[in-house]
Amino acid sequence: MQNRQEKISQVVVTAGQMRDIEKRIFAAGMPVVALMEKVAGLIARRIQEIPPTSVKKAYSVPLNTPFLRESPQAGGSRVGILVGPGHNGGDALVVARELHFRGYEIWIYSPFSKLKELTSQHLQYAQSLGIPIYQTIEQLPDSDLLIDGLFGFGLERNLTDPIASAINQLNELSVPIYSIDLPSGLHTDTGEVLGTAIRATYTFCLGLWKLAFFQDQALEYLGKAELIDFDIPLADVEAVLKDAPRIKRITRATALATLPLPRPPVTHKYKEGHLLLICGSRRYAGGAILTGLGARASGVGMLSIAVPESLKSLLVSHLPEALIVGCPETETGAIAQLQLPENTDLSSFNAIACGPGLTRDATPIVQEVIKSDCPLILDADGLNILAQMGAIATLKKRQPVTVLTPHTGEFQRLFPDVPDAKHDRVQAVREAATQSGAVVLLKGARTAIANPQGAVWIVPESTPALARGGSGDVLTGLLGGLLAQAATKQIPVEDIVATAAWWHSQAGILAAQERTELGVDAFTLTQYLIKALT
Ligand SMILES: NC(=O)C1=CN([C@@H]2O[C@H](COP(=O)(O)OP(=O)(O)OC[C@H]3O[C@@H](n4cnc5c(N)ncnc54)[C@H](O)[C@@H]3O)[C@@H](O)[C@H]2O)[C@@H](O)CC1
Ligand SMILES: Nc1ncnc2c1ncn2[C@@H]1O[C@H](COP(=O)(O)OP(=O)(O)O)[C@@H](O)[C@H]1O
Ligand SMILES: [K+]
Repeated sequence: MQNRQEKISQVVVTAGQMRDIEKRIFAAGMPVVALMEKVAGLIARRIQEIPPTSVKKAYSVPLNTPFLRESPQAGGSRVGILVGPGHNGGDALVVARELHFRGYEIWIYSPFSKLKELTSQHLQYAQSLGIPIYQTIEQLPDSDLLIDGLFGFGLERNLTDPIASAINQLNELSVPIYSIDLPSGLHTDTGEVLGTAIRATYTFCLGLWKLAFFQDQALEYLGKAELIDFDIPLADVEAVLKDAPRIKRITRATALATLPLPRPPVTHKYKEGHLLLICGSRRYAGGAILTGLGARASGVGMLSIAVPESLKSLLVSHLPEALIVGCPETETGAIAQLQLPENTDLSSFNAIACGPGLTRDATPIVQEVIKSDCPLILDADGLNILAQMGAIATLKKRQPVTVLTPHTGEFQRLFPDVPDAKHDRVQAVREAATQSGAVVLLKGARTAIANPQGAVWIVPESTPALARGGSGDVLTGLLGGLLAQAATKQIPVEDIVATAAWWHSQAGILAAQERTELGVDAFTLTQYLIKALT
């Protein structure tokens, strides 16, 4: 059985759900005041523990910044506390008090005249302790660190002046900012910037992961993110989320548990899945190799790769274990016709992955595989051709599982009527999946996957090192190989898609750690896939 902490780390909530969960806790008798003490106490402890080097950011912290020192008494660390009108401000004031007693030099910026009662009481007490309080930005003394408690998930409308321009000025200072719950100014669900927002160096997400943490548009405001677990009972989480489609954060534990490991001791290659890749053209030969290498790393039992005849020897030389099917070509060097070996048809495979490097001249091939009764992944030109056919209408006619792996551009071509993926990627991918009946994987800095029932899986960490031509081809191959294995082992499709996406990101992260973010070309990425698991 998973432990509580692991289960909590998989949960992602909206602001509305978080509010309902808190309401239940308070209704059950937990005093608001006690919870604020507990939460802020945990934050204050983390602030003292975080080593300064772990939050240095080239663009926000000059190299010689006198950073928060481990022993403030010795160095006299100066911490500015930014206080908003609600309980986010209350949390910040408790942090101020705790750090004050730990020997930090504290000042408070409290620009709002009307505060919630609890927040107001904490401000009064801080004042009684002799902590200086300022109302205007111009008065603020220098500091080594700012704690952002302006707004949390209670922010409901766009920020306007004077607080908006104050935030802009605070962002300009070369001082690290630690945000409480989320950077003030971000929408808790969409991650949109509501007017303006704090650019945090570090964010302490309180209790449960909020959706904004996994929306691409929020990433540059979040800095490093950490969950502060303040013991929300799982029963309250379950009671609020009930049967609503879940948003799940993929963790290492869930991904590893989904992989087809260990293998049964008695098995054979066809029991470990047979994948057919359909990819490549004279123009795009390399993509076929990368897709093949991604599939190789999945451990798939049998790999067949259909390519134009002229690519056959190239593929054989890179993937000697694969069965390379050379197909007749169009004049332009695309696959003209699938010429599978004797006694083989599309239903012989456990999965088909189709698209990388095909060009649009392979339209009849894509039409043919869509009609097949085999689980199918469409990527790249496979998606562009599907878009031309009308994605939703075409997919509705298809019975077996279809997995689509678009990036944002492909997504918009496939689903022009789904609300803008730039505004809310999670909602967009969910709608695309429910409308089309396909499992949709929307690529990005934080890849999101949705199934037709509206459940969503999110890859919680990745690296911009993957923003390079060819890394998507690697994912398609890896996913294809895993899907073929899942089909023989009754592993749910969406779980295996989520696992593939997580694995791909982890390989990128590991490769970037060892080789810098510049050193992760797509071929190198394939070499890190197995390493990322061991
Ligand atoms: N009470 C507690 O002990 C707990 C507090 N938490 C903290 O409480 C926060 C939520 O507290 P609140 O519900 O008070 O909300 P916030 O503190 O996030 O802010 C809401 C306040 O800001 C005002 N406001 C909203 N939009 C504004 C705008 N555009 N311009 C100016 N004012 C605006 C609202 O009128 C309200 O007074 C969480 O983010 C977290 O930091 C919880 O996480 C943990 C438990
Ligand atoms: N900024 C980023 N951070 C993390 N991952 C990224 C980023 N940009 C792109 N990726 C990942 O890299 C891959 C790129 O795939 P794709 O756009 O299909 O390009 P290509 O097919 O040329 O490789 C996807 O898995 C995507 O999630
Ligand atoms: K905040």
